[in-house]
Amino acid sequence: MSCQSSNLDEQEIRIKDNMDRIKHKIVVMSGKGGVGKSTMSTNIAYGLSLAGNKVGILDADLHGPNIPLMLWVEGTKLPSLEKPLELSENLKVVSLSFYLENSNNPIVWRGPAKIGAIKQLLGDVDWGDLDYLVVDLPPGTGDEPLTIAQSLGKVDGSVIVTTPQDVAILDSRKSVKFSEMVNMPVLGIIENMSGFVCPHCNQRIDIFKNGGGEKAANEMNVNFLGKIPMTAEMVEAGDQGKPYIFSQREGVAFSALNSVITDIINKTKGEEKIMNNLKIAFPTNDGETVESHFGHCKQFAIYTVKGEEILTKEFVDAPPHEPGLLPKFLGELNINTIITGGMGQRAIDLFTAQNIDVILGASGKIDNNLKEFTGGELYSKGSACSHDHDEEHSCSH
Ligand SMILES: Nc1ncnc2c1ncn2[C@@H]1O[C@H](COP(=O)(O)OP(=O)(O)OP(=O)(O)O)[C@@H](O)[C@H]1O
Repeated sequence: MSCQSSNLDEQEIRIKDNMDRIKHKIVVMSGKGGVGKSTMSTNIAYGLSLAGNKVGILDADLHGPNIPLMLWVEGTKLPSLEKPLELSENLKVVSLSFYLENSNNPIVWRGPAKIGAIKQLLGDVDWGDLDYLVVDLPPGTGDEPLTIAQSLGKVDGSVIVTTPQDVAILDSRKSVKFSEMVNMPVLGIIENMSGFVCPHCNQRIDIFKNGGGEKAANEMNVNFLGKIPMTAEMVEAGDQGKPYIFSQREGVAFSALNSVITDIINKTKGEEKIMNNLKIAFPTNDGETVESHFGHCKQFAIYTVKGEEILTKEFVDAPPHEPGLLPKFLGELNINTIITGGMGQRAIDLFTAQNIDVILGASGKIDNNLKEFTGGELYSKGSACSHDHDEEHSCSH
């Protein structure tokens, strides 16, 4: 398989044509390796296919393509890129390992070659019409997963797999930011390896602590898909190439996985619109009106909204004025949008670097601006101020 396409434009067109035949695309990602991302990918894909959907699973984890092992097709070699491997009437799989001479050898390609190979898979493999494509991304939030996610076109959403330790919050935050960067809604966070129930004494042991993934979901204002406990059967199922969801019929992990799959179906098929919570900040001095000089405002009124519903409202004191500090300060509070009068281009750039949208031209009562915003009627009316002033000066002219 050649890793370079002779004609990139043609390849982009082929990728688009292939991707257009797939109704829903889901990427499964994790901030770091070994948390059960591939296990979740195979179980989600299997579960979706058992629910009657036509499903493809793309193993894009170039560092350790282990989906074939988990589906009992390790060692399979495909002669050409055209067709995926059919596991059942409803489930097809493609892994880079199908095209490697020896999949036991670690892949030592450099980044661009690996990405070239994945693009070639996306452009050349004919999946046919699918209800779902589940993509197992490489771990992390670096260039490789980013380029792959961007090559997929419109993705329905990401499923972020993490473990229960506190450090999961940091990893999940990166994964949520990653999703925002590629304009992908977050379908939710799965807390995997969440406790172990001893089969002999029924005592629950929280080997990796408990609740980190759920806490992360709450902090990031994204959906929590559920906790999947550690089970010996999950390891066994993975090693035997029979996904857990296929080989088990009961148990806490089985119910939790089923609930994850139902949630994904509801969110992607539109029964439940994916509406992530949004955190919106208004600079204010009196608590009621939008302050146009946000760099020197006393407070920020911060609202968490879901659609048009206001979930929380709080006031946070602004930190002492220091150039460049406010975008970072609001970034750490996970603000999605700042609504204000006006601001300089440098400040806009600093907010954008924090993944915070800037809406300019607002004035008057905060409540009215918020209503307009959640009703989809508030757009940036201003542009960056071009005259000289400090970067966090804000004005409404
Ligand atoms: N809930 C669970 N209970 C028990 N074992 C699990 C569970 N989830 C995953 N495992 C096991 O953990 C190991 C790592 O899982 P997996 O390969 O899915 O992780 P990964 O995040 O995809 O790793 P990598 O980054 O290396 O691709 C596997 O042996 C798998 O069977």
